[in-house]
Amino acid sequence: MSGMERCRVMLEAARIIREQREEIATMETINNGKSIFEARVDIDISWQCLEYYAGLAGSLAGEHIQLPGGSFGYTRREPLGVCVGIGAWNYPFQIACWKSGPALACGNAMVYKPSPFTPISVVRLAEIFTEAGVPKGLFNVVQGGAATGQLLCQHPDVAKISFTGSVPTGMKIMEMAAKGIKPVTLELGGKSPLIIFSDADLENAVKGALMANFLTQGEVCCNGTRVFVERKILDTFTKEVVKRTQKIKIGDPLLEDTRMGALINRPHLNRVQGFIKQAKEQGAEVLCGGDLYVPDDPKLKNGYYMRPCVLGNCKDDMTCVKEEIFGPVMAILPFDTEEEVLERANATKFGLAGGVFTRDIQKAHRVVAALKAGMCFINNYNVSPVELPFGGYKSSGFGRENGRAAIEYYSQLKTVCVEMGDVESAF
Ligand SMILES: NC(=O)C1=CN([C@@H]2O[C@H](COP(=O)(O)OP(=O)(O)OC[C@H]3O[C@@H](n4cnc5c(N)ncnc54)[C@H](O)[C@@H]3O)[C@@H](O)[C@H]2O)C=CC1
Ligand SMILES: C[N+](C)(C)CCCC(=O)O
Repeated sequence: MSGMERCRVMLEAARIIREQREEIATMETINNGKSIFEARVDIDISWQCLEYYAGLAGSLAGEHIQLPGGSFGYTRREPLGVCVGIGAWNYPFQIACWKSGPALACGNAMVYKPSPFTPISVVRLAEIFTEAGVPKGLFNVVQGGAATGQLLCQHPDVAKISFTGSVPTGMKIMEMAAKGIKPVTLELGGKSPLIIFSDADLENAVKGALMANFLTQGEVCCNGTRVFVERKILDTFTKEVVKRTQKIKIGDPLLEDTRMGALINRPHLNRVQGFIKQAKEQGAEVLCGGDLYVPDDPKLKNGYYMRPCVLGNCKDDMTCVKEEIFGPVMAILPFDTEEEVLERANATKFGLAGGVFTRDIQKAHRVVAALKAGMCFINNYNVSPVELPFGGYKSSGFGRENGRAAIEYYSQLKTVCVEMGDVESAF
């Protein structure tokens, strides 16, 4: 198909998703356990992503380069072929759209493997693509776990792999891709810093810290889980954060007023709680939450709920400050100077995201320029406009999703050199 034809089909898919927003959001809530309130936002970001790449599909082009003597060259932006998408369980529908949007816009086919913990909603996405006019076999869903993922990565007909998941799996994917000289996009974990200066608007900074930590039960790769607070406002800020955290409504994710649902599964819940136990042993103070939450509704009593947790008295070398917990656990760390906080913020193997709250615009830009992270926020956190590229530095991966940048990762350039004169042979 031409770019314009692909654009039309993708716009139709985006329209269907918009039309079925409520049904898909409900499915996603059942799939993942996040609140319906949040699932609706995920679905909105998903159709916006398809709409955005539909727009780009029609305008993909190469360039024309004039050479001496009337000769010239041009470039063609061509698809890679069959791309494999492997997703995590925290944003099942959205991750599938972030990968299939640019993949299909560039003219590729995609075989997508969701996490076995959240197999459902991406099947709906495949049905919607078909209904919208995506040719049969162009977007495919394969269910399975690690073994299935490996087979997909090793398949000789696969041209590219885009992976969202943990760092250890990311390493394995890169090794497999290396054997086949396949390009990879890796969206891996993080332990991102959020820096709150004393001149920040306190109300916004508190809201920002909650947004940075408690969406999707804290199971978000770009979460700002190391909250550095300028010592002057440490007490006021901490008190307010704890007060608001305690008010978060936990429970049945399908209820309108729920703001935190259930974690993905029992082993993960145990793991998150293990981090909290260890944090206490290492000297951190649990300022609120961290314990299991048992809803009143008897049918939910075995659910994987926990109260969101704020940890005080944290030190940079504690496990809860160094390792990704992937649960609703915020660590608060005081700081005194800009120089000091930047050094501490960057002292991590990860580099996915970072944020700063301040009213001083020069300081804000200076700080984000010094942060070694792919996605930085000034005076907000965890918003995701699809127009902006998203991806990591360091062990958080490479390649970008969203924005124009993703086109680079789902296409290849062919250069054509055209001779307009005679061949000047060396022989
Ligand atoms: N940077 C980002 O955009 C995001 C990163 N993540 C990261 O993902 C992790 C949580 O997600 P999980 O699903 O537990 O990660 P995971 O790495 O265990 O699994 C991710 C996906 O890879 C598949 N997989 C597992 N082993 C494989 C192998 N050897 N070969 C091929 N595929 C394999 C899984 O079935 C799943 O579909 C966290 O560390 C989090 O930070 C999660 C969401 C977004
Ligand atoms: C949508 N947002 C920014 C909250 C998270 C997106 C990254 C992820 O898949 O974890």
